[in-house]
Amino acid sequence: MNKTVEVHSSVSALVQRALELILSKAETAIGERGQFTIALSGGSTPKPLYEAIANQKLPWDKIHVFWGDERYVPADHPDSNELMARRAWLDQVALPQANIHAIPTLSANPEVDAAKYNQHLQTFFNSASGEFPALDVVLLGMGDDAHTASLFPYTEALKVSDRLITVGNKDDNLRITFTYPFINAARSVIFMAAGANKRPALAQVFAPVADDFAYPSRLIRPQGELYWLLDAAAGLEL
Ligand SMILES: O=C(O)C(O)[C@@H](O)[C@H](O)[C@H](O)COP(=O)(O)O
Repeated sequence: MNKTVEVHSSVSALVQRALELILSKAETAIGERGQFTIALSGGSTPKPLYEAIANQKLPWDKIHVFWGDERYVPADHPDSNELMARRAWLDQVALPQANIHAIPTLSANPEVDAAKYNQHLQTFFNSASGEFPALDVVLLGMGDDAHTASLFPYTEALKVSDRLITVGNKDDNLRITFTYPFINAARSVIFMAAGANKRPALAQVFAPVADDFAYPSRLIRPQGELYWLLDAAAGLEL
């Protein structure tokens, strides 16, 4: 793992840096492999990033978009991570619908939809069950409880390491999420975290010893590169 922690002066500087990194990873991936695969996060921090990506001129047909997690709601629900990314980015550009790999949420059974998305990913990457294919970029946020994607403290989802996708839960609210080994298979994992409310969690996530089950972002130790992009308020005491 190659870990880089950057503290930027403002949220807009953090977003600008995330944009630069993603553009550079996309260029490399398309040059080397003919396509760029990225998993998006929900939360509030990445929205201006998605808007900035929408303003770029990119070979959209070579870009495939996935989600690292999704709330178990229809795609037109205000809480949907897919809806946020579609409005801010995907609906604004000529990215083919077939390149938008949204998490299914309509079978009334999250286990069934998690298994469907798992299968969809295995088919896309031509990978066998038990293998963890590498996305080019997994974009993540971190909650002030140190959760990431929908891997929440002390939940069963943190123990799942035999598949790509599982059901997560925030209290009684079910979600669908990448498992931590699938995130860790990525070529680059980029965390964006802003705000003073993230400081106590960050201190635990960066501590040499702490409980991974209590602070799930500690489980993210990718084989490739790990970037932590923070704003000054989040990064103050690091
Ligand atoms: O669906 C979600 O909510 C997430 O993917 C989640 O893991 C998010 O990234 C963090 O909660 C940070 O959210 P903020 O960017 O709003 O701080």
